[in-house]
Amino acid sequence: MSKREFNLVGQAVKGLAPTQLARNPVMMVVAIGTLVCFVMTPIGFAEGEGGGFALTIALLLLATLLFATGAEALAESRGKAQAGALRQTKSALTARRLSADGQLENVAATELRRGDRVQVEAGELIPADGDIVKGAASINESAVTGESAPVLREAGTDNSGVSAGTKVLSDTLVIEVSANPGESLLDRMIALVEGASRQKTPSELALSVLLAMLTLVFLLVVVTLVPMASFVGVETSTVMLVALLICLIPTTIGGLLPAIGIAGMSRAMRANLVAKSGKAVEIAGSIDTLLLDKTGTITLGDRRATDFAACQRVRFEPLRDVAFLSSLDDPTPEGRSIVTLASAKGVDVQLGEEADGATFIAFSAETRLSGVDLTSGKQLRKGAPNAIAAWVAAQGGVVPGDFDALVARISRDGATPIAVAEGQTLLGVIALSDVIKEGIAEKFLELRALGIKTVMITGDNPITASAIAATAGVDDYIAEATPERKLALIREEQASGRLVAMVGDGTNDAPALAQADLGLAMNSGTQAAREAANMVDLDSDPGKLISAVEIGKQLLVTRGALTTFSLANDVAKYFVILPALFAASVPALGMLDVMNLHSPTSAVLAAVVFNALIIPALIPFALRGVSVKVASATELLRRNLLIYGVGGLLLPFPMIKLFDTLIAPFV
Ligand SMILES: Nc1ncnc2c1ncn2[C@@H]1O[C@H](COP(=O)(O)OP(=O)(O)OP(=O)(O)O)[C@@H](O)[C@H]1O
Ligand SMILES: [K+]
Ligand SMILES: [Mg+2]
Repeated sequence: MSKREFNLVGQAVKGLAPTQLARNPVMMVVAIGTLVCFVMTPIGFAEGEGGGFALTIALLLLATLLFATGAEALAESRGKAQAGALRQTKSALTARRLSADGQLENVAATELRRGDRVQVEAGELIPADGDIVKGAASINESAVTGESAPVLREAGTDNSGVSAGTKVLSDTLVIEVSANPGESLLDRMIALVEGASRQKTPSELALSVLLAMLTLVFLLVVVTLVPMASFVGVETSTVMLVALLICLIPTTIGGLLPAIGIAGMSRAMRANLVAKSGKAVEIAGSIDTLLLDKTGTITLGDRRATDFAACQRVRFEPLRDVAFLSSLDDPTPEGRSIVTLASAKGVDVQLGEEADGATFIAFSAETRLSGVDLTSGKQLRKGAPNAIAAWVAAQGGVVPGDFDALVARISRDGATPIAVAEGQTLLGVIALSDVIKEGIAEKFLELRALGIKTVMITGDNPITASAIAATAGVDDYIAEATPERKLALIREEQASGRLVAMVGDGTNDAPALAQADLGLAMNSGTQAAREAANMVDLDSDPGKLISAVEIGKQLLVTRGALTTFSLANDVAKYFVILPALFAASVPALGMLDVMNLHSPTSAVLAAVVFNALIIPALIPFALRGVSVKVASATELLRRNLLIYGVGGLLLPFPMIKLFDTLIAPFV
């Protein structure tokens, strides 16, 4: 036996502890049945009858228990191996921590606490998960994602998130640590697959209750069988009744249930999806509506100023200069690209001095504008066209007649228009161009095939939104949405009974990510987004939602299929064993005894053997999962009911006949 196999057996035996079994009522009943049979063994030998039978049943039931706990142990060990591979690099990391007075001290990464700031330079490994608070750098994330193409991460943007173990390729960064040791996303994910801290998901709980109730029903069935049997003159032994009970209760699904859940979690991990709960993985399988923001999710998110379009009767230069001045202190990529374009278009660098001592008005998703108030009293603003039009009107100005046409012209190509104003005067519009991600349209097609409606919500104007929506192929879009509007939309969808997924990366996405049933944050996103979400994609690929949906569906369908199979099996066993027990004394029942089994003893033994062996036989299936090709959930359900329901009903007959034939010579 290899060390790993030895550990597995150890884990399986540990699973027999009463505290562990108490989590699983079906297996608890099997354990009690096993004890009863062991107790009956010496009694049987003393009485000279049934001792060997009691011992055989006891051992078979013990095997049943070990197969069930073994399935869970196997799933756990695979999950841990998966998570461990992701976490490996972290242990030996060191860090340079910034103290309050700006000094740097060398510490082990394990000493870092949430809120600590560390400095990392080109060539070094990032010591902890966190958010870049200063600087921008290209980073190699292959330790986490397996993908070695460098990615850009930057303070103050929706791409400020960094992970422990990834390598800084250029520049110097200051990073704020986001988790205490042992509390990182991966640590939490590992805890989720480990027995001690694993919580049942709501639907696992519901299924467990159902299985417990079925167990109770069958207990009553078996107990009432005693007087009925004695009435027709059939002798029932305790061991026989225990064996019958165990065959009837849903041991197969009861034994495989935890393994199915854990396998779902490790499949998510294999896809570089870190779930914060088992529930998140499950919910992903039932999503009805997916909300996505536009910039950075559907588009590459690299919005760059490409054009200044002045209103009639406004010259080009004042538009360029105001755009420049209002963006000098704007740290957003949009703001900086406006400064770059203005410089390329010949802005006088001396002009910057006008902004000395100015008050900067930062962009917010709420106001959708930004700007500066100069010491000269001039107020310069830029922002979403309707926000700027409203601002100009509030200053007592008039919106020029050709403004709307100008905005529409820029928007039709899918560019984002940013209007520019100085006090009462609306000067013109800046075009911010962005590129739709390659292959995103196919992803939306796939989602539609899975029965999921996609809705793009953007802060951008309706024309730009519709242009992008049409090209990307989303089902619906909502433009000029504030964070509140996003939240309200999620609540509306939820109120009408739909399960909503939200993909996002920005701090302004955080409330929506928290409200959604499935909030999928990009690992590159801000800490606020990663914290609010219940799933994080290490690859920072919004299209990953499709994988999440598939993994979730696979989990639900696998569980459904094995439940159907298990219950159908139990029903079949009932019709195999009962006639065998009664056929001799009640000739009318003989007709039902189509199986013509050797003897009641061999019939019950054959059923118990089948009942035990079906668990390991189904372990690979439970761990790998049912394949879910693109199909709606109802379609999948129908197909599975047919295969696993009918299959589950039929299989026990030939198998029990086979075991009966093999056992017959020995009883
Ligand atoms: N730095 C900025 N200064 C002024 N206005 C801006 C700035 N950045 C964006 N805007 C304007 O505010 C609008 C909303 O921007 P925001 O990034 O919040 O959109 P969003 O809701 O995140 O949607 P999406 O990311 O899908 O475009 C933009 O469409 C643009 O008109
Ligand atoms: K059973
Ligand atoms: Mg955004």
